[in-house]
Amino acid sequence: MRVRLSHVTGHHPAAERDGVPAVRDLNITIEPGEQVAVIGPSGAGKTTFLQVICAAIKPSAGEVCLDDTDIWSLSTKHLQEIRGRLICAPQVPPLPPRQRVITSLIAGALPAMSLTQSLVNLIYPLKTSEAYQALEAFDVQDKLWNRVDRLSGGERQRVGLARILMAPASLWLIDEPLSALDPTRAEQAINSLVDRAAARGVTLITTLHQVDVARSKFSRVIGLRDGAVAFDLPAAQVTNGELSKLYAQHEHELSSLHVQHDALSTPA
Ligand SMILES: Nc1ncnc2c1ncn2[C@@H]1O[C@H](COP(=O)(O)OP(=O)(O)OP(=O)(O)O)[C@@H](O)[C@H]1O
Repeated sequence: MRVRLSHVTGHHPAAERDGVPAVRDLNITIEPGEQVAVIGPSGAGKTTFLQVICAAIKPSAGEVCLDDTDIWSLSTKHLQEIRGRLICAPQVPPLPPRQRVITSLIAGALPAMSLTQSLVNLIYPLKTSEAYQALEAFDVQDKLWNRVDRLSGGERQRVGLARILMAPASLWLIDEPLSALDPTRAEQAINSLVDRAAARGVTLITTLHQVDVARSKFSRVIGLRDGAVAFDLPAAQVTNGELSKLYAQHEHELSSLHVQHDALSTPA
């Protein structure tokens, strides 16, 4: 799916509409199949950026186009249709606590099922092997039949990522997918996401705090600061100088990431 933002300004839903916008005057085009990491200090507007793209937040100004359609010009029905073609995965996946992992995963696939399949699925879970394979990509397949509220935070995050693989979407918007994972799990998780997105031709946009992961695993990196684009560059051109400027006065966030993720490859 192609994403185009033109002069987009937006506020957090809980913020005053006449207050400081969370994102401002964004002009960004992301082509189908591109893999983009969005980085920046805490409060830079990364989550809001994803929410504007997935139509969870209506911008106060500007235009959001998905596959060249201005989404806010659509009828409610057509807006729902386009929402069904993307997945927006929050940092903490909203998995109902008493539900089994298998059920949560299959819920991710419902948009691709007929009504009959959905009803049959209530009694006899379909797509069990697909769900197992999705969990396997994040090494959490042994939890297939577990209840969600009996998982650790990291396991829950990995189940949330596996759920993305079940969805029939052509745009993945993923908010901080590695926040609860140790470096080894983080590397496995990001490899699974980028490899599968590439294999399916899915557009992948991920917010990250791990700048070394952004530079080593993604082809393009967007730096946000104070709601605006500080840089939008091929990953190979994101220098330490660019990162220093982006994280000025927030250096503790940058340095702690290097320490936390020094097991991941860091380009020169
Ligand atoms: N619950 C809230 N109520 C009001 N305003 C908020 C709220 N959450 C965020 N904002 C505003 O939106 C801005 C952008 O927040 P956003 O969550 O998009 O940043 P972020 O870059 O994702 O931060 P983080 O890395 O800490 O998750 C914040 O600086 C703040 O001004």
